[in-house]
Amino acid sequence: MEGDKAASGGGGLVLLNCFVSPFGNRVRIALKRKGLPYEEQPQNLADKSPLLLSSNPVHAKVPVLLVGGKSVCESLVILEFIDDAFSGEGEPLLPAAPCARSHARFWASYVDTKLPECAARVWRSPKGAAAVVEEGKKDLVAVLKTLEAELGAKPYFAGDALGYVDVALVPFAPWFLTYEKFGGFSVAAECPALAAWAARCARENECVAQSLPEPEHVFQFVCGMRKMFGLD
Ligand SMILES: N[C@@H](CCC(=O)N[C@@H](CS)C(=O)NCC(=O)O)C(=O)O
Repeated sequence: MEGDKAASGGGGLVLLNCFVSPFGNRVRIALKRKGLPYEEQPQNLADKSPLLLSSNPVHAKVPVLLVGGKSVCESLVILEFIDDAFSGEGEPLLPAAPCARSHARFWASYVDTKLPECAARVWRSPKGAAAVVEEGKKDLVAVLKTLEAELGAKPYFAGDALGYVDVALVPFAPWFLTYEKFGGFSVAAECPALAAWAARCARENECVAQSLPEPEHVFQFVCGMRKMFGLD
């Protein structure tokens, strides 16, 4: 890809993002962790910009990483791109061994296929759809417990330091408050080790602490979005 030249020079990186997007915030974490300079262009997803539509014409979603003007789309693809294009800068997110790489990709894919879908039933259901919310909460707690079991006694999914699965999952942590408020449960009570892991990620990694929104801001944003969609 032509963009690799610009990428390996470290210049010309532009992130199209929305501050609450767990997917976009994965990319923030990865860029900050590598110490790469980039410009962030916040996107209004209710009124998509021509730049977003032209740089991600298939999905029209954030995040998009523009690399010397070329676009890289899909957050997990972007994380791998950053690992590949900037392999000289710091530790990679994915481990080198093929089995360990596959294992990490499996769990990141588990997060993507399971978590957002259950969570959306909790926070995005119309007021009054109590049975849908309840079922979503049950499924969401089961997903979080599965992730907690995979974490086990390790400080990070990757072992002793932040890795690919940690970066894939931790941007959902600021959403926990929103899930709790709409679902009527407590993540810390259901999954204490996972809650402690999320706090550890932010406490021990500046790249995480600097990349994630305040949980209350996410909640306010979601309340505004629900109003806009006529869900309340
Ligand atoms: N699989 C995508 C998901 C990206 C995604 O769902 N982005 C949301 C924001 S959190 C979005 O742009 N939504 C706009 C829309 O659905 O129209 C990724 O990992 O990048």
